[in-house]
Amino acid sequence: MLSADFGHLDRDTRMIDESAAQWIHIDVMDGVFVPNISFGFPVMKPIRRASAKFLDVHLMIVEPEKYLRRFAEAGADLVTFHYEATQDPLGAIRMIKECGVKAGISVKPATPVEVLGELLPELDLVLIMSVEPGFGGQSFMEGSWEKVRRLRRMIDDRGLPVLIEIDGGVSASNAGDLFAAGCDALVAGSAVFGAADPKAEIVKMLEAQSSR
Ligand SMILES: O=C(CO)[C@H](O)[C@H](O)COP(=O)(O)O
Ligand SMILES: [Fe+2]
Repeated sequence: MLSADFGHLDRDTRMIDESAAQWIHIDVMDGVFVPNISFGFPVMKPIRRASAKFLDVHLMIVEPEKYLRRFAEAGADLVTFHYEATQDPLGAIRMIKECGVKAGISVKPATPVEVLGELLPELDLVLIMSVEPGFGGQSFMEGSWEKVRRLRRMIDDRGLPVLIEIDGGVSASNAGDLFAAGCDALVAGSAVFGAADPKAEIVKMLEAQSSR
């Protein structure tokens, strides 16, 4: 939703609600963890009202523990915080689960996926950032391919039910290869909202999944 028109948030949320997209991705930025500020709870509530879809909340904030519960109460189905933003990732994961929602952790481009080894059994999802977090519309970072493949191996070798999500610079042109590399969920902002026909763009990306 970072690429939506916030003056027409209800309209844009309904458009995604009617589309083939399964999740709605909500980027929360605090101006401290990342050099940009997006929105918080008051903006999440109308999105929750306008759609029954799975709300995937990506927190790019410091001290996520302070706010996890409020995002769950605002209607999140999955709350993802950044590994780099907390001293106690395991505590944050458990806090999210106590709220009755799914727990995800995200890693910035420079953070190796291997740091997540011991946390994997506790997680529902790992979000690999394929751009520096903070802004939509950036180019996909090529180093992300190897991270996805390594994480896929780590998860499959242990038979864990953890999903891999990728975020940043995703479009119909790389969707097929991302599914093939092991991604379960793709986040696309500018590729969808910048398309002449956003719903058709979403279908194009999902159809690429058959190549996995
Ligand atoms: O977390 C994000 C930025 O920090 C966004 O989810 C991401 O950048 C999606 O936007 P785009 O598809 O335009 O790259
Ligand atoms: Fe995001």
